[in-house]
Amino acid sequence: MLQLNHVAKLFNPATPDEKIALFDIQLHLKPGDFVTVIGSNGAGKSTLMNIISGVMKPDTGNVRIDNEDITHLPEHRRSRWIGRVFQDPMAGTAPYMSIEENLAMAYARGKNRGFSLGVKSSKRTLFRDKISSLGIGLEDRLHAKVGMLSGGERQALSLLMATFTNPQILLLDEHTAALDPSRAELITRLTESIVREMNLTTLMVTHNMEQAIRLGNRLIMMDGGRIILDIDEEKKKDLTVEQLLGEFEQISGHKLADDRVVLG
Ligand SMILES: Nc1ncnc2c1ncn2[C@@H]1O[C@H](COP(=O)(O)OP(=O)(O)OP(=O)(O)O)[C@@H](O)[C@H]1O
Repeated sequence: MLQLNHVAKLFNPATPDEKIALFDIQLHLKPGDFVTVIGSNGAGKSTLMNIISGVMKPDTGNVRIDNEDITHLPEHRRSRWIGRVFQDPMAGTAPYMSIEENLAMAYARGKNRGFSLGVKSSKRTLFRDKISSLGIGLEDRLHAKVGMLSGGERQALSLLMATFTNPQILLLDEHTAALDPSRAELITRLTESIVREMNLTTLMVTHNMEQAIRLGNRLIMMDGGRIILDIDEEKKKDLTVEQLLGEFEQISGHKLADDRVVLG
């Protein structure tokens, strides 16, 4: 479904600041795969997400969706297939616009028609239904400015907006990391139900080891621009955080150097 073939990315080539961000990455996801991604600082996780979403192009290799080569397709043209939620609750939404206007913007994304801030009543009903499905009462605040919402509410809205136009792929970039534990748990639950209901092929970067084991059907571990371990559902279900960190150390030859790591 999603394929990365021999993808490599080097920053600042042939300078003292040269950094290998990705080294010959081979990653194939089946439809409906939910893959958690862990790794050390600077392992290449964000670069991987940026290359899939089209924020940057690889130096070599290609990215394919359903066998179509999208390597050179700009980010905005991929948005009909790919939704993304970032760590920063401010990143996915427009703070000075209302919830309803933000939803109208997400609705227009991926469509060729222009976007209008005016919301017709048929759309309003659709938006209200969608936002009710989050179960956190935002449907009664459709005219509230998004900047007034809490971080958790904004992430819930970002999640809804990222999946509004039925993308096939969902990229989650540490999307619960900036939230307090109870809000993070709420967003995790919403994520699981949206991914399941929409059968989204999902890649989720996380620093929470327990979450990386518990969620999804596959776990990949990155270090120094490489995927050093790829764990399937069968193996993942009995894995402990200790074993996971042990595996990392054994393969990479060093401890997981992640300054934001949460064990569980
Ligand atoms: N725009 C850039 N210019 C130069 N170097 C970069 C750039 N983006 C990333 N890098 C370097 O590429 C490597 C991979 O970075 P990346 O941000 O993908 O890692 P990461 O796994 O997301 O790290 P972290 O968990 O610390 O956020 C790092 O060495 C980083 O310093």
